[in-house]
Amino acid sequence: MINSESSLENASTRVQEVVSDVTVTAHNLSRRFGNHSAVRKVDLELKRSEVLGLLGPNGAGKSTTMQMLTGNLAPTSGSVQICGVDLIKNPLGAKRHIGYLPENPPLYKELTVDEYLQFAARLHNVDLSKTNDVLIDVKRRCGLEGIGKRLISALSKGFQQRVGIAQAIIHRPEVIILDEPSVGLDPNQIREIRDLIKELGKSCSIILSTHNLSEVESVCDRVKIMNHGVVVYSTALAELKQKALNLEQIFEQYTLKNE
Ligand SMILES: Nc1ncnc2c1ncn2[C@@H]1O[C@H](COP(=O)(O)OP(=O)(O)OP(=O)(O)O)[C@@H](O)[C@H]1O
Repeated sequence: MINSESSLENASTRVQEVVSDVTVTAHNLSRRFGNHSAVRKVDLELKRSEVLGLLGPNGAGKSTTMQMLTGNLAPTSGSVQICGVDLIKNPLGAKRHIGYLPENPPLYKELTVDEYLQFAARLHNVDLSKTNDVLIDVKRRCGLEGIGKRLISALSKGFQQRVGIAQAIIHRPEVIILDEPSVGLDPNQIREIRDLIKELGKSCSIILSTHNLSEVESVCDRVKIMNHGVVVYSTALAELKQKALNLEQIFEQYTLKNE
C-alpha cells in the first residue's frame, strides 16, 4: 500500500514536471488574409531548452505563424499557450514569458544602445531599481559591453541585430522567438549570432525562422518545414543524423514538388 501510494505520488510529480516542461503549445493555428489562407492548422509544442527552426521558402507562412505565437496577430482560429497561459484569453500574462525579435527589429536608431535598452526595460516592466543591473547583464549576454554609449545608427548590422536580441531577452523570458535572426549579416556576424542563440538555447526555448539550412543544422534541435502555409515536415535533427538523411534533399522534396 505504501509502495503504491508513493509510486502514485511519483507519477503525479512526473506528470507535473512533464506539463511544466512544455513552454509553447499551439493547436490548429490558422490565419486568413481575405480569401488567402496564409497559415493552416499548425500544431506545435516546444520544451524548455529546445531550439525549433521554422524553415520554408518565401511566403511559406513563417512570419505569420511567429506573429500569432507572440500575440502580435490574432489567429483566425486555433489556440496558443505560453508557459501554461492562454495567449488569447490572457495576452499580457502570456506575453510576459515571450521575447520577440521581428523580421524588422524595432530599433530606434537615433538612441544610444543604453537609452534604447532602458526604454525596452520599461516596456517590459523591468523593476526600475534593477534596470542598471539588468542592462549590464543583457549587454554581457549579447556581447554589447563597452558600446552602451554608441548610437544604434552607427553600429554594424551584426551589432544592431545583437541590440534587437537584447531588447527581446531583457525581461528574461522563457520563450524567445526570432524571425530570421541572421538575415543580412556577413559570415562572421552570422557565426556570432548563432553562438549567441546556442547560448540562449541552453536556458530558454527558442523558435527561429530561417531560409538557411545550415542555420537549422547548426543551432536547432528540431525543425518544421512549412510550405504554402502548412507544416509539411517535422523532425528532430538527431533523428535526421541517425537516419543519415539530408536536410537539403528533404527541403527540396517537400517545397519544390508543389510549386
Ligand atoms: N498583412 C498581410 N496581408 C495580406 N497577406 C499577407 C499579410 N501578411 C502575410 N501575407 C501573406 O501570407 C503569406 C505568408 O507570408 P509570411 O510573411 O508569413 O511568409 P514567410 O514564410 O515569413 O515569408 P518570408 O520568408 O518571405 O518572410 C504570403 O503569401 C504573404 O503574402
